[in-house]
Amino acid sequence: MAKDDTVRSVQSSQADDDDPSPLDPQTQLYRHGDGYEIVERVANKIIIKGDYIWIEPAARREFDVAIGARVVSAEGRRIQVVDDDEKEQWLTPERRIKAMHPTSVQGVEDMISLGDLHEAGILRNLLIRYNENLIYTYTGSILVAVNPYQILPIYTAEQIKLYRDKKIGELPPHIFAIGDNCYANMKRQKTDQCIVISGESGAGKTESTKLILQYLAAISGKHSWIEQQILEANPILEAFGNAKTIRNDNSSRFGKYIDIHFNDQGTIEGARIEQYLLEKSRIVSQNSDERNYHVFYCMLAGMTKEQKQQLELQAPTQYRYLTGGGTITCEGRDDAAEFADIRSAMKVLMFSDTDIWEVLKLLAAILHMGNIKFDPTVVDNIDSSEVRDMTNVNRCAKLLGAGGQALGMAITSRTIFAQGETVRSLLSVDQAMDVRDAFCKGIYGRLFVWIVSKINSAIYRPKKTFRSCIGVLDIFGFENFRTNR
Ligand SMILES: Nc1ncnc2c1ncn2[C@@H]1O[C@H](COP(=O)(O)OP(=O)(O)OP(=O)(O)O)[C@@H](O)[C@H]1O
Repeated sequence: MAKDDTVRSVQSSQADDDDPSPLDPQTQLYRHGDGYEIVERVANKIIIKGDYIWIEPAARREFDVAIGARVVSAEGRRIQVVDDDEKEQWLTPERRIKAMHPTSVQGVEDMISLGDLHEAGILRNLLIRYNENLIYTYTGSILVAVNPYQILPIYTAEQIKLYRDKKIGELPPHIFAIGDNCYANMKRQKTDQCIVISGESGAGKTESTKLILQYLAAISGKHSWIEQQILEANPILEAFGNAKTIRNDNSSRFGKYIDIHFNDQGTIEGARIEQYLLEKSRIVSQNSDERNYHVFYCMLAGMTKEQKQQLELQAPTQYRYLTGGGTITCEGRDDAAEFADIRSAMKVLMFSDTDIWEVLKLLAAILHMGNIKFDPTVVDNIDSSEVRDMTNVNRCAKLLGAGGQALGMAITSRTIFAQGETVRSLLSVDQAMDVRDAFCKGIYGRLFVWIVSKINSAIYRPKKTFRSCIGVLDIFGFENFRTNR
C-alpha cells in the first residue's frame, strides 16, 4: 500500500457513493489519492477495483479454506475477480467475502507478521513467495520450506559464506540460516541443539537434512575424512531405506536421527545415526506403481555378469518381490550408476569387500525366497503345504549357509515347545507364504539395523573431552492412502 493511502471502516447507514460505508466493521476501504474507486457493493461490503479479498468457500467442508482474489471489474450486483489459482469468477452478493490485509497482498518473510493469521493467509503467503521461487519462509524460529522440484541456485558456496554468522531475519529465510543459528547457539551457549524436520511425503525433508549436514560440514570443519564419511552415509541409507512411491521417487521409508558431535573448537568430531521403524512390508509387496527398496534394482543393474551368476540372479522382472508394483524402473534414476556410488560409499564407511559380498548374498537370498511357491496338500486330514520346486529353496539355503531340507521344513511347518514337549504342525499354503514373507522381512530388517551399526562404528567416536552436538531428526512423511497400513 502506498504511504498516502488511508484505511477506513465506516457504517453503511451513512453510505452514499461519495462516502462509501460498509456495514461490516471489519471491511476496510483503501483511499487512493483523491478518492475511492468503487466498483460494487456486495453483501453490504464496498469493494474497490484492484482490491484484494478473501473468498470464503461455498461449502463448509472440513478441509475447505478461503482463497485470495483480486477484483477486476463489476457488472450490476456482481463483481468479477481473478483468484489465486488464476481462475476468473463472478461473485454475487450471496457469496461471503472478506477484505484482505495488506501483508497478505504483498507477502511477508516471517508469517508472525501476517495480518490475516489463518490457514488461508498462510497458504497464500507461501504461494505468492513460491511463485517467485522464494521457497523458504519463517514463522518465528520455524522455517517453512516448499519443495521447488527444480534445482535453484541458492545452495552455492557463496550462499554458505553469506549466511555464516548472521542472525535469523538478517537475510532472506533460508535453510542455511537455521543450520547457522543452531551452530552459533551451540557454540555460544555450549548447549546441545536439535533440528526437527517434519512434513508430508515428498515435501523435501531428506533434501533439507542433507543441506543442513552439508552446511554444518562446510562451516565447521576442515574438510576432514570424518565429515566425508558422515556425508557418505546418506547414499547407503537411501539405497537400503528409500524407495520409489507414487508421491516421491526417493521416499524415505524409515525415520532417522543424526547426532553430529562437535569438539570445543566447533569442529565435527563424529556422529551417530539412529533409525526408526523401517517399512518392512515393502520387502514382500508394493502398491501399484511403487518399487521395493532401491538397492535390489541397483544391484541387479550394477553387478557384473559373473557376480550375478555366482548369486544365480537374473533380471528384476523375474522376481515376485520386485514386480509387485508393476514397475521396475524409476524415471531419472540410473540404477547401475547408483550401485557404483553405493559400493564406493560403503568403502568410505569401512565395509570390507567380504562385508559387501555378504550383504549381496542376503539380498539375493531374499529375492530367491520370494519366488518359492507352495502347493496344497492334505496330511492326516489337515490342510498342509509343500514346496512346489526346491530349486529356489536350495539357492536360498546355499546363500544363507543353511540346509535346503531344513529351510524347506522351516517354512512349511511350525514348531511349538510346550510343557517340555516339541510339537510340529504343518502349515497351509497361505500360512507358509506368510512365514516365507515374514522370514524375508526379518532378514532385511536385521540387515538394515546391522548396516546402520556398521556406519556408526565408522563415524562414532567415544566422548573423551568436552563435546556438544546438533541433532537432526528426519522423520518419514505423512501419507494418506485409500487403504492405510
Ligand atoms: N530444496 C530442494 N531443491 C530441489 N529439489 C528438491 C528440494 N527439496 C526436495 N526436492 C526434490 O523433491 C524430492 C523429494 O524430496 P525428499 O525426498 O527430501 O522428500 P521427503 O519429505 O524426505 O519425502 P519422504 O517423506 O517420502 O521421504 C527430492 O528427491 C528432490 O528431487
